[in-house]
Amino acid sequence: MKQVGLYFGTFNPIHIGHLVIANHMVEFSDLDEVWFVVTPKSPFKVKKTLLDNNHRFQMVYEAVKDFPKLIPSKIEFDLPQPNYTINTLIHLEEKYPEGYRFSLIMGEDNLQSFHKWKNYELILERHQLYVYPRITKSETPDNLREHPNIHWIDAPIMEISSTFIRKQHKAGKNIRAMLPDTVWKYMDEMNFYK
Ligand SMILES: Nc1ncnc2c1ncn2[C@@H]1O[C@H](COP(=O)(O)OP(=O)(O)OP(=O)(O)O)[C@@H](O)[C@H]1O
Ligand SMILES: O=C(O)c1ccc[n+]([C@@H]2O[C@H](COP(=O)([O-])O)[C@@H](O)[C@H]2O)c1
Repeated sequence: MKQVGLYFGTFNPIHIGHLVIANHMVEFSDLDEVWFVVTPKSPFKVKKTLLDNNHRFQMVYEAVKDFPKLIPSKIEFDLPQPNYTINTLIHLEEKYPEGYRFSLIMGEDNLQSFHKWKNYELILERHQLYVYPRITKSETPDNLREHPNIHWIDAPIMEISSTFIRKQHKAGKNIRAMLPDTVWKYMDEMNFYK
C-alpha cells in the first residue's frame, strides 16, 4: 500500500517553504510520496494575479524534478471549480481503487479553519491529516490536537508566502533565494509577475 500525502495549493509560485515541508513529510513521516496538487481555483481565494494552471504546474514540475518522492499533479484541472477537496478525494479514490492510501498535508493555520471546508467531518473520518506547525494567533482546540486521525509532524517553520514573492519581485527586489533555482529561471525567462 503506497501512502500518498496530498499537498494542495495554488502554488503561484511554488517556493522553498512548500518544498521544505513536502520533503520533510516524505523523509520524517510514514508517507512514501507527496503529490503537489495544483489547484485551479481554491474555494476561499480571490483570483487576482493568478497565473495560468499550466504555468503554475510547470513551476511545480521544475521544483521537484530532482526529488523522486515528490510528484506534481494536475488531477484537479478537469474537475469542477472552485475545487473542493472532498470532490478531489472521491475522484482519486475512484481513479486509484487499490494500492494507494490518500492523506492530507496541511499547516496548523489551515487546520484551524478546516471546519469551514466542504464536508470536513467526512474528510477527517476517512483520511489521515499530517499537520505541520505554523505561526498562528489562536490555539488549536484540544479535540483537534488529540484527534486520532491527525498526525503532528515537527517540520521547520518558514514564513514565506507566494504573495510576498510576487509583490517584491514586481517591486524589483531580489527574491531569488526564496525559490528553487529552476523555478526562478523559468519565472524570469517567462517574465512572470512583472
Ligand atoms: N511558508 C510556508 N510554510 C508552510 N506552509 C505554507 C507556506 N506558505 C504557504 N503554505 C501552505 O501551503 C499550501 C499551499 O500554498 P498556497 O500556494 O496555496 O499558498 P501561499 O504560498 O500562502 O500563497 P499566496 O500567498 O498566493 O496565498 C497552503 O496550505 C498554505 O497554507
Ligand atoms: O474543500 C474546501 O472546502 C477547501 C477550502 C479551502 C481550501 N481548500 C484547499 O486547501 C488548499 C490551500 O488553501 P489556501 O486557501 O490556504 O491556499 C487549496 O488549494 C484547496 O485545495 C479546500
